[in-house]
Amino acid sequence: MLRYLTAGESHGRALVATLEGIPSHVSVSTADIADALRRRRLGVGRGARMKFEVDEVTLLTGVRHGETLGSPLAIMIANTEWPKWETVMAPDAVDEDVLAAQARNAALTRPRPGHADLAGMQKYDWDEARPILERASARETAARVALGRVATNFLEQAYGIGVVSHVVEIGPVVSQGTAVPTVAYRDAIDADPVRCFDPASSARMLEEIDAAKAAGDTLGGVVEVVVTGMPPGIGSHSQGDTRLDARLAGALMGIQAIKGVEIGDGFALARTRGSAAHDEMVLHGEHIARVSNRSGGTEGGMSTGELLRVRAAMKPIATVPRALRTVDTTTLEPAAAHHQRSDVCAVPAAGVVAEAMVALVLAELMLEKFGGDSLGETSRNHQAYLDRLAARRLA
Ligand SMILES: Cc1cc2nc3c(=O)[nH]c(=O)nc-3n(C[C@H](O)[C@H](O)[C@H](O)COP(=O)(O)O)c2cc1C
Ligand SMILES: C=C(O[C@@H]1CC(C(=O)O)=C[C@@H](OP(=O)(O)O)[C@H]1O)C(=O)O
Repeated sequence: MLRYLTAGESHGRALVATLEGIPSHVSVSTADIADALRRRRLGVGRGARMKFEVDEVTLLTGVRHGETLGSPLAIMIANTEWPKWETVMAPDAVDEDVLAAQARNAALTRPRPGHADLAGMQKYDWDEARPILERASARETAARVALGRVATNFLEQAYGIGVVSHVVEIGPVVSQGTAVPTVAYRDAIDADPVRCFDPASSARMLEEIDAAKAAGDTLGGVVEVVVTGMPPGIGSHSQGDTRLDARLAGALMGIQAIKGVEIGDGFALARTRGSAAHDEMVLHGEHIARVSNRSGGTEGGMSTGELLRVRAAMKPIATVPRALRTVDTTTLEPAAAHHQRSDVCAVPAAGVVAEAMVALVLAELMLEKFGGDSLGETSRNHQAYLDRLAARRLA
């Protein structure tokens, strides 16, 4: 069983992530994790923090001489700004007069519409938003991306599965590109300023980000994750919570600010007739094949063996510089929502986070099907399954 957990506050000393259930002999290095975190910092539209944040990685446990041991991994990502926040975020009690002298510790009593501030203050009984926003912040996604890189290495090395994401919409700009990229284009996508696969659309997305920034506003968008090398039959039709599509949707909706998930042609399928919606099967040489992939690689809660395609829609950043109306929770007077530095658009980064979440779901489901405590064992089990399908001319 694969399980993981993250901990840490946005301006605390560090983020920590643990991951249990990854087999032994998977190659993973500190440089791999640092590379994944570098990718998450990419993209025009991020705020001041991404300019200096270095995401200093320490592989604390579970890896020896570049290989997983089969024991739990723990990864720490130090927050570059910790020295500035050491008092405000100190775990132990600090004298009131020392805290009062810290401008950073000013009570945040003007909750931002669209962020976790008010609901968190209500739920956890705080009279200001700091204790909530520190954990609600998408800084936490750095920890998930670190874990996602371990899962990605595992999927590639055990089964030849590749995961990549690209940006398909930013605000009202929809990519006009029709090509679906595979993992072979990962570096090319990362080299684009908004991680879009279509250069003409990318240029329009950049204009949109500039315009939103100039207007003191923020943007959301849509990312697509594409997976190559999936065998058929991953996930299950037998219970709702064992379905591949359900697991993917849950994991993607678990990313801060994601408000919609679409598998394959998703919502568009609802607007077509059945004859134009489903992927017909034909005999291709010796084997059964599909003439299209509108389903995005899942049927009946299981992978079909076709390219897996899943999209996630991100709402605009909640900290709007042209601050939105709110109510001061101390005075109950109308107020402008609090605003400090913030991203204008983080859709390119959300794509990298979405890749990580998809990789973690697939690692979990592949291990459910193929088991194995070492890379070799799970790999052999997978190959035996593929051989059986080929012998039956079913794949
Ligand atoms: C990569 C990434 C970066 C984000 N950066 C910011 C930010 O700078 N400012 C902000 O207000 N929200 C930012 N968000 C969104 C908030 O984390 C999100 O709006 C908040 O958690 C509330 O969203 P929810 O209602 O989906 O939980 C970011 C989200 C992601 C995925
Ligand atoms: C720190 C990250 O993203 C942060 C996500 C975030 C939010 O409210 O979600 C708010 C901002 O944090 P800060 O207030 O420190 O500038 C972003 O920079 C990160 O992605 O590493």
